[in-house]
Amino acid sequence: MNHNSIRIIDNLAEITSYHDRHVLEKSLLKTLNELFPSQDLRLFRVRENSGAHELSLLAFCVNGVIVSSDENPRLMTEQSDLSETIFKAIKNADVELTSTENGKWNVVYPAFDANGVIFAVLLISTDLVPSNGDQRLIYGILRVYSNYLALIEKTQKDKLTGLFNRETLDNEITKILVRQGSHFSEQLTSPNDSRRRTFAVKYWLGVIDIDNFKTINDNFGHLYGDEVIILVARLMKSGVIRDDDLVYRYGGEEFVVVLKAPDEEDAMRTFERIREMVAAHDFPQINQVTISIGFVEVFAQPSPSDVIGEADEALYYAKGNGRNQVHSYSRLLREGKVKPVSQVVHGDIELF
Ligand SMILES: Nc1nc2c(ncn2[C@@H]2O[C@H](COP(=O)(O)OP(=O)(O)OP(=O)(O)O)[C@@H](O)[C@H]2O)c(=O)[nH]1
Repeated sequence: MNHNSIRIIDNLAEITSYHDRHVLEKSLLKTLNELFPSQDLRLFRVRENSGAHELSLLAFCVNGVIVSSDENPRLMTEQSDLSETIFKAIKNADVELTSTENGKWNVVYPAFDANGVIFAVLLISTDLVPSNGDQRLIYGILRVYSNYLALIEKTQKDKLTGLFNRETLDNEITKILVRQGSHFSEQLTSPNDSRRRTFAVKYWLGVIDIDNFKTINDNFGHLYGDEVIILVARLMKSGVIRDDDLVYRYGGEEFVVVLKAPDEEDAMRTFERIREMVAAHDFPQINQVTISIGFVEVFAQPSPSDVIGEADEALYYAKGNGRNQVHSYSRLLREGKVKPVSQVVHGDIELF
């Protein structure tokens, strides 16, 4: 076995040693950068939306420095000046090469999922046209990435709805708390640096519960209840939230949405949109199904369960005040309608 093969095996082992999608993507670019140094690499997610393909930048590697959308969510909204080449590769479902004015080459490799659908593309800017051997190697590495990603996703998804499951949610909240905590301390050490403040993205977590679901089950049967859960999940995923916002099935008829929004009003509008969309949907047989939502900013809470607890408090308020409504935990606190969660135990027993 030559030196290069050992390096490739080492790198493949490295790629498959992580169970986190973002780390996996960074590790993919690290591997490719080690095998093909001094090339710029960009990994895009490809989504089909009403027949059109949408691109979002997942990670890039320039001069050996790797940045992922996990650390810098703004990447996702960056437009690529190379869209035309990328769309050509998607259309032909094959590698696409274009030369640039400064004598470089842009090479686009599509990555396919188990159904043969292109879910990502890798763009390499290079001085030399890759040899057939290099192209096969890159394709092979992309296949390892695709297969492994599918495996990770399978363990992270709920079987009934295909949404992320509860176990995945805890990890996501922890990551956001750590990230937001470090932004916060940066702001404290440099309070006048307006660039930092505008850069900070705010995350909002909403707990969403189908109203009177027991009655739906009782009147129409459990199977039909499952159908309602699937339809509500589908509605939430169908364009009402942004591509990179996340939806989880948290419990039986309970969901969690984690979304980015600049402020409370904006988050409120998005959650209202979700509520309205479900209320306006014509469900077969029962016609109308409503949901109640409580939400909170994921920011400085001590743990994921504290975040959920606060959003749950706002949800509890919505349920007690007529259902089919959205409430912000912070707003309820400001208005004196709820007490801080750490002081409340439902059933009217107070800890403090
Ligand atoms: N069909 C189906 N039912 C479920 C599932 N998980 C939980 N349930 C049922 O969902 C119902 C939830 O009822 P409750 O928590 O009492 O609340 P609700 O009737 O929705 O009333 P409110 O939440 O107060 O509006 C229970 O009857 C559960 O058995 C599931 O996966 N499928």
